[in-house]
Amino acid sequence: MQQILPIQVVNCQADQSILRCPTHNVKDRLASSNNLFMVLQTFELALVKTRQSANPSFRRTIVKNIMLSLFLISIFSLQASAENISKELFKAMNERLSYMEDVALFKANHHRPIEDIEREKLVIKKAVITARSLGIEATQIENFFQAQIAVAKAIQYRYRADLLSKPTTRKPKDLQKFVRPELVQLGETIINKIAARIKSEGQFQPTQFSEFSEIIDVKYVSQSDKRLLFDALLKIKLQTKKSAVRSNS
Ligand SMILES: C=C(O[C@@H]1C=C(C(=O)O)C=C[C@H]1O)C(=O)O
Repeated sequence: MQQILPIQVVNCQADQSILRCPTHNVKDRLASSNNLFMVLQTFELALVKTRQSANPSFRRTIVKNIMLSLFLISIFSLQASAENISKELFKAMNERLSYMEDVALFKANHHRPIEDIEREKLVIKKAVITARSLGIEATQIENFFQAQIAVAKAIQYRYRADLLSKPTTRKPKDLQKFVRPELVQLGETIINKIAARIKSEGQFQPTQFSEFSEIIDVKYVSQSDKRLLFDALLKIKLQTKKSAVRSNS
């Protein structure tokens, strides 16, 4: 007897007696065509043909399989979107770090020190406010932003050291007018992605380190910088009712 797996309904051709299906994997198909609409259209076609079918048990099997397949597709889509959120977050973190050579060069040209404690306090304060508004625990976000700032400074110190033997005439982007506003925007994006990921999938997982490590490709970021950032990310969690009450009072 022909066994009809739910996953095989995609791209099936139904006629009076049999269901002919290529053995596609729904996830592969979704990834390759990236077109859920097409898949749904195929289901609709199968349903129309099924309605025309005279065989009631065949009809029932098809409808059951279509329902099951739609359920599986929604699970895969959710999983895929959660994976995308993490990827977008890692890219935003990388983008933040990619500004640091410009920051260092701008500061060197203007005889300013790398570390700016007042600015750091402001960055952390903004992060904590956004995190709380999204229901994320403030202490871990603060710790995570401290890590981002530490790595940002490490890049600047390393680049500035290299400038001693390799001076440049390159003009850096303006720190006040351009880079800092961009860093504020990226900070918002980063917290929003963190909140979206934790709310849909739970806390970050140690298994995500390899993907994270591949995406963070800014020069002067060391392996221990990556570990510092990722370990801080792993600790971020949603606010508990108790801590939400405490932070509001
Ligand atoms: C990026 C800067 O350099 C350092 C890093 C900061 C950060 O990562 O947000 C903030 C202040 C500085 O200590 C800056 O001065 O804006």
